[in-house]
Amino acid sequence: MSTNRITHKIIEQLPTMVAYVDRDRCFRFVNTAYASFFGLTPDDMLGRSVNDVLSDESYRRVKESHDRVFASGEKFEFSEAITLRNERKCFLDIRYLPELDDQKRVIGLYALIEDVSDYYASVDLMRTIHEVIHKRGRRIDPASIDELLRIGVDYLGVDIGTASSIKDDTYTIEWAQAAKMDFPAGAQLPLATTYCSVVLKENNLIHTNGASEDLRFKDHSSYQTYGLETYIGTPLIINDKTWGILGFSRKNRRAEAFSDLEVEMVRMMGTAVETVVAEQQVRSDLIRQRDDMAVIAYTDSLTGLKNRSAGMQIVEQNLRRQNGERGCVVAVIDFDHFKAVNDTYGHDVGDKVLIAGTKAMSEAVRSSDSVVRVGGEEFMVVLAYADHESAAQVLERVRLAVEETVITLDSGDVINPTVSIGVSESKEEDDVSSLYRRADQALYKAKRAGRNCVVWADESTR
Ligand SMILES: Nc1nc2c(ncn2[C@@H]2O[C@H](COP(=O)(O)OP(=O)(O)OP(=O)(O)O)[C@@H](O)[C@H]2O)c(=O)[nH]1
Repeated sequence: MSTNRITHKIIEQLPTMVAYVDRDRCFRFVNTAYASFFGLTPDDMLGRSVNDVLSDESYRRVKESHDRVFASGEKFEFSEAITLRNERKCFLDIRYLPELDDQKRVIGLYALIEDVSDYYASVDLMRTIHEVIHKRGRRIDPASIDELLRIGVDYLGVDIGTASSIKDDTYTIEWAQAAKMDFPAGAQLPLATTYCSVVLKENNLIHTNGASEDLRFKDHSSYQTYGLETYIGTPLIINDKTWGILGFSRKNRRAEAFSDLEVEMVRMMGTAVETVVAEQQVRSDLIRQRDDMAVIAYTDSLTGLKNRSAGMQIVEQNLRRQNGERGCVVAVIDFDHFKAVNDTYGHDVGDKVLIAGTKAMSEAVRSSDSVVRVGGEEFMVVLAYADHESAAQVLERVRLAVEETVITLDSGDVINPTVSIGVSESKEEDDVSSLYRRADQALYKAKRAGRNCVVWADESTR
């Protein structure tokens, strides 16, 4: 056997793709690995142009590299994202070795090619996982889960990627990337009708590339309904509890079972989703706590009304908004002879009267008005942008509502509370204390006038 034939025989058996291309960019030799990559036989390829197997754009870039080797006579290595004629995309490590004639002219080149698409897809996926997990400090963006699912769908060669939560028997798709089928985020399904129930049963990552022959899946209602042949899913655990499932699926069978690398990648994607969801939970807990504390800070615990600080802020806001003829009206309200209620029936009964009386007040005002507990048995109603007439009507309703409140004690005794109300209407030059002071003076007049009445601070505004 000649050395040449031995060399060709070895090259023929190599897993590396090898081709020899002449100056016209036509194939003069290809090994089986090369031809199969394009879904052809070596004989099919001989004499054909490189342009026949690559997209025009990829051929243009590859040809530039060819030209470089033909012009320099030097070997050249590079990595390139290539699109084939059939639109398949891949990432190739390419090495060109020039073939020289006796005059040292380049008459052709050997191309040694490795398909490193899987390697680069893994690197890409790991980079995204890393970015999602380590975005701590900066705000973790829930949209990064969409990005993760999109890359996962591409990487695994599936149709659908979902991150779903499980609450009781309901399965909610929180994030979804679906190339072909419609499983939108927000959709809810009974848990038992999804493959997730199988993951939960196993309490571990599970996968199949042929559900119709897999005992765990073939009789499952999800298979009967959706007929998904390919599935890989892993539980998402947050604070030691199963929060949901990260799953990828595809209608058709996948030619090959999921590899160990793919399985580990899905586990890592699961960790990334867990990180984002846990971060979101911490954030929303903090927001809720902050809101709860704000409510506590501005609420009176006995009556549930806004407290003095909240009330004064409301008056201040209303004064700032004052415009034209419309003003802010403040009514200071005090229960009549309240000391006597306490002294006769005790403090607890006094509290009951305050609660019932203020409930009546709250029901008598409009939704734009605020009832505030200023302190003790003194209250305030702030009427925003009220004209005199409508404010007077509201305050009369408040007075009457308290008067009509009946508190019947266990002893059979009945208490009918009343209130006195002093009112002031804001003027251009008013601040919170001047406005409040006038209302308080009017309240004093109301008490002197016999109680259970409404007195306006400035008679001329009537
Ligand atoms: N039960 C109860 N009593 C309170 C509360 N805050 C203040 N008081 C009582 O309210 C009463 C207020 O009485 P005074 O200000 O003397 O006036 P009054 O008896 O209401 O008489 P006039 O205001 O003149 O009609 C006092 O006995 C306070 O102890 C409270 O939260 N609960």
